[in-house]
Amino acid sequence: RELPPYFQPWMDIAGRVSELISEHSLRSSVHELPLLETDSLQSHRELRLAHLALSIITMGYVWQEGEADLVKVLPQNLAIPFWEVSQKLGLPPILTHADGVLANWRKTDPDGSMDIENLELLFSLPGGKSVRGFFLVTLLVELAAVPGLKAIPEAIGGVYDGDVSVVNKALDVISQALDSMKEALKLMHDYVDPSIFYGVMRIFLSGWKDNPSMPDGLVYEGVQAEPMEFSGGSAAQSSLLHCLDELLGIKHEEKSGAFLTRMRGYMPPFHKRFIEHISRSPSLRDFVLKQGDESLTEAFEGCVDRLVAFRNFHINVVSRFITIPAARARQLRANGPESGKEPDLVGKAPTALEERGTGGSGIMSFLKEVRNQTKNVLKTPSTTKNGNDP
Ligand code: HEM
Repeated sequence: RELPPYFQPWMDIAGRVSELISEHSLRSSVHELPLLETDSLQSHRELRLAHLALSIITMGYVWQEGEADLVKVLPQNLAIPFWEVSQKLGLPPILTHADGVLANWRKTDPDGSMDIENLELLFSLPGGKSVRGFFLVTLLVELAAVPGLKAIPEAIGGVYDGDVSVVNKALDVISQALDSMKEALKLMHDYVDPSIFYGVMRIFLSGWKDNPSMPDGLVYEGVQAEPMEFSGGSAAQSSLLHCLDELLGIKHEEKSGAFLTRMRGYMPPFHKRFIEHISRSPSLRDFVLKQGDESLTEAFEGCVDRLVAFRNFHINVVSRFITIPAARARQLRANGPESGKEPDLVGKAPTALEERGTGGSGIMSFLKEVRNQTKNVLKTPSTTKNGNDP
């Protein structure tokens, strides 16, 4: 929650980003920041909090005026410490999922539960309650996944030992976790307003790679003279589904696979190493095929089905929060605002990302391809049930 007092200037600005943006004074506040040394930041928690605070300030600084009046340079009093802290953590100098979601929460009652009503953000961005809902609901999806993540080493251990019942049990735990993750994701509809997400918040999560409104990237002054490009924050940077894909042997098509692999560079390095470790473990899918055990095959298929169901539900969410508002925005631009009505937030949304995710992907074709590849892994075990090697 807190950094040593020396870093208070960052914390003060990060805590007031939304207010400063609405007054159009965040950029001038950043220009007045002292250039702070980062040597005294030592512990992992301090570094993560510093990265979060600096990333929130950076997103606000870049997007303060929306797509109009964009900056090309991040000033050195922000860029240099942000770069240094990022280097120490092995994270990119931009807001990542590990910042906005994983590091950005506290319990209001420290003895209370991890219930959404007992959680608050440390730092927010423009969009009020919907920002809170967006980050915290995503956190709840992560939380729901925890038993499933813990079962992954169990499953791998079972494969090593040739123990069908251990693998079976671990797969059931993972299936239950996927059900709970989907239930948690449903809360997005209760806590986030699609017009605010699309019209206000989304730009602040956007990056400067594959983004038509910042085609050259961003210069981190005092770090490097050449502009650098980084993708914006996205739950594609969460390690959860990467872990499950590797465990279940789901391989993605070349282009979507390349995007997902690139997103691993936006994870804390130990998350990335955990995924790589799973990918190097003996194949669970081959084990299931070899055993030809009906209940094991069922448990495996159950897991894949739930992963498909999660991805299907996520496609619904994306449609509600991006595709539908984007269509409305296009319509509003074509017809002009409806007479007698307030100007619509959606109509004022930035246009550059209409067809793209904040991570920079072409959204629906990407998500459907990823979902279809998940389905495909199911076909192989059910058609070769006699235990041949795939
Ligand atoms: C309003 C809520 C959400 C929206 C609008 C949304 C949107 C998107 C978009 C546009 C992508 C494409 C990649 C990119 O360019 O960033 C994506 C990918 C992804 N999102 Fe979300 N997302 C939301 C919530 C979540 C949550 C809560 C999770 C779970 C932690 C999640 C997990 C993923 C994953 C894993 C991918 C990579 C594709 C895959 O593996 O299926 N998203 N999301």
